[in-house]
Amino acid sequence: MLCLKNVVVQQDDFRLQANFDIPTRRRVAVLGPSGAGKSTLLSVLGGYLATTSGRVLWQGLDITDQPPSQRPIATVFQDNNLFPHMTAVQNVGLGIKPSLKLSPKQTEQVDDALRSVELGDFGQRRPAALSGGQQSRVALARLLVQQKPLILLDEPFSALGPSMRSDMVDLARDIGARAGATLLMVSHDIKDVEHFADDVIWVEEGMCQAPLPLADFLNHPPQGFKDYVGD
Ligand SMILES: Nc1ncnc2c1ncn2[C@@H]1O[C@H](COP(=O)(O)OP(=O)(O)OP(=O)(O)O)[C@@H](O)[C@H]1O
Repeated sequence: MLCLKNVVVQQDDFRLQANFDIPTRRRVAVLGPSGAGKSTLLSVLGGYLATTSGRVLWQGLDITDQPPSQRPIATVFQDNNLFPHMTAVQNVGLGIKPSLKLSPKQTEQVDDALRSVELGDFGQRRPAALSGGQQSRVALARLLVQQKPLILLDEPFSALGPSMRSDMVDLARDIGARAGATLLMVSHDIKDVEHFADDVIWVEEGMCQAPLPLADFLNHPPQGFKDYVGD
């Protein structure tokens, strides 16, 4: 269970508030208008942004003050956070060891992960020599080797076309399922959300609502969502 207990983040005149739990292994879409606070929420969970007050707990353990690398959390951002000067193999290997001094078993793990995202023959390429979809696959292969129980996806596929994006959302779902992970994904695309999510967290003007089952959310959407989708 991921618990946000009275979390407040103040950034200049923007204030984010969140107070809810997410059960283990759920797939949760984070939805809301531009500037609502979705990325801020994920940054706090990932440990990239400090809380002003409140606590974040994972499986009962208080992680509020843990740095990102010590959290049980892996994050993929919009730009896939790939290092341009490193090959696909190296970018994935970083998920195991930042020093890249991998044992033969760990090297095998990296190769397996690349093969499982259908990039077995692309390991020696740098990101610039990969398509947008292939770059996303490298980022997903890194998620696989990281083996973290909580995965944060902040619009990771927004640069891709609809069909490729849908494939990547499927792949992220598979990877999460294989790892038994809890997934949170920020998306602006309601089709992707319908495809992906068990639950929806609606964020508006810094207020994060507790997660609602997708069907409940769509049957009784908040007014802000109706305005957002132009209903
Ligand atoms: N470093 C910062 N200092 C002050 N305010 C910030 C900072 N970063 C973001 N904000 C403000 O916080 C608010 C929430 O931003 P955030 O990026 O979380 O929104 P979002 O819902 O992810 O938006 P989008 O869908 O456009 O990506 C915005 O009003 C933004 O201007």
